[in-house]
Amino acid sequence: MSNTTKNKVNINVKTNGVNEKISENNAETKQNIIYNTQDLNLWYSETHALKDINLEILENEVTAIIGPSGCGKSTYLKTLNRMVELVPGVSTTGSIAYKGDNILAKSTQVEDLRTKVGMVFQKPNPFPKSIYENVAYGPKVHGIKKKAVLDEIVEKSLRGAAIWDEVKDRLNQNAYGLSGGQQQRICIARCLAIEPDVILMDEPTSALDPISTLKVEDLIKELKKNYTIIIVTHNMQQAARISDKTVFMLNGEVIEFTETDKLFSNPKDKRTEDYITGRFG
Ligand SMILES: Nc1ncnc2c1ncn2[C@@H]1O[C@H](COP(=O)(O)OP(=O)(O)OP(=O)(O)O)[C@@H](O)[C@H]1O
Repeated sequence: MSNTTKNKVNINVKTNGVNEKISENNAETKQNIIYNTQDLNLWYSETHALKDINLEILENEVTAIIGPSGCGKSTYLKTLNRMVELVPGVSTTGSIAYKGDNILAKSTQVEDLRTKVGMVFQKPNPFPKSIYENVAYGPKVHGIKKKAVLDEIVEKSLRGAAIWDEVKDRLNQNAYGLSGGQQQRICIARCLAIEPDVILMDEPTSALDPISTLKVEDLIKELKKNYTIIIVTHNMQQAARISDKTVFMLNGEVIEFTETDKLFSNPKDKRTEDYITGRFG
C-alpha cells in the first residue's frame, strides 16, 4: 500500500442499485479496500434483516453505521467476523470479500478471521480475571508462553488503548474493580493484543459516562492510524466527530454511504435527511 502518493481515489459505491462515485481529491493516502460487500442478503429464519447490501470499506478509516433501531446495523457488523452465525437459523446470499477472500465461503477458517477482526461490545465485558490476564489471554491462547514476551504485549496493548498509566501499578488486580470506561479500554487492549487489522465496535460508548466516552472517542481517532475501525452508533454527534465515512441504514438496506461531512451537511436521500434532522428514529 502506498501511503505517500497524493492520489485521486475513486470509490464506486452502490446503494440500493444506485452507483455513486465518491472522489477524494485531497486524499493523502491511497487506501486499499479491506471489505467489499456485494449483494449481501441475510435472514434470521423468516426475517429478512439485510437486503442487497453493497459497500466498500477502506483500510485505516473509521466507518460509522447509523440508523434507527432494528435497521440491521449490528447484524451487518456481526457478518464481518461471522459472529452472526452463532444465531441458529441464519442464512445469507452474496459475498463479503475481506482482503479479497470471500469470508462467507464454507472454506473460511473462522478462527483465523477472528484473529484479524477484533470486536468490542456495547457493555464492557472483561473476563473475571486480573487486568494483566485479560490482555494476555488472547496471546496465550495463540501459544505465546514466555513471560517477557507477554509482559511486552500487555504493556504495548494497554498503552495502545490509552489506559497504561491508569493501571500500570495494579496489573494484578481484578478488571471488575475498574470503572466502566476503564473496563471498556481494557477490552480494547484485549482486542489489540491479538494484533488485529480491523476492530468492530458495537455501540462501544453507550454504557459510558461523557468523560469516558470522550476518552474512547479520542482513542478511536488514534487507533485508526494502525487499524480499520467500523463502529455502530446511535449517537449521530459521535459519528460526526470520529468517522471518515458514514453508512445510513433503514429497514435492512443501505440508503446512503458517503464521507461523513457530506452525509451530515448535504444528504442526498430524503430519508437520510429526515433521520439526521430527527424526524424519525
Ligand atoms: N437473534 C435474532 N433472531 C431473530 N431476529 C433478529 C435477531 N437479531 C436481530 N434480529 C432482527 O433483525 C433485524 C435487525 O436487527 P439488528 O439488531 O441488526 O438491528 P440494529 O439496527 O442493530 O438495532 P439496534 O439499534 O436496536 O441495536 C431486526 O428486525 C431484528 O428484530
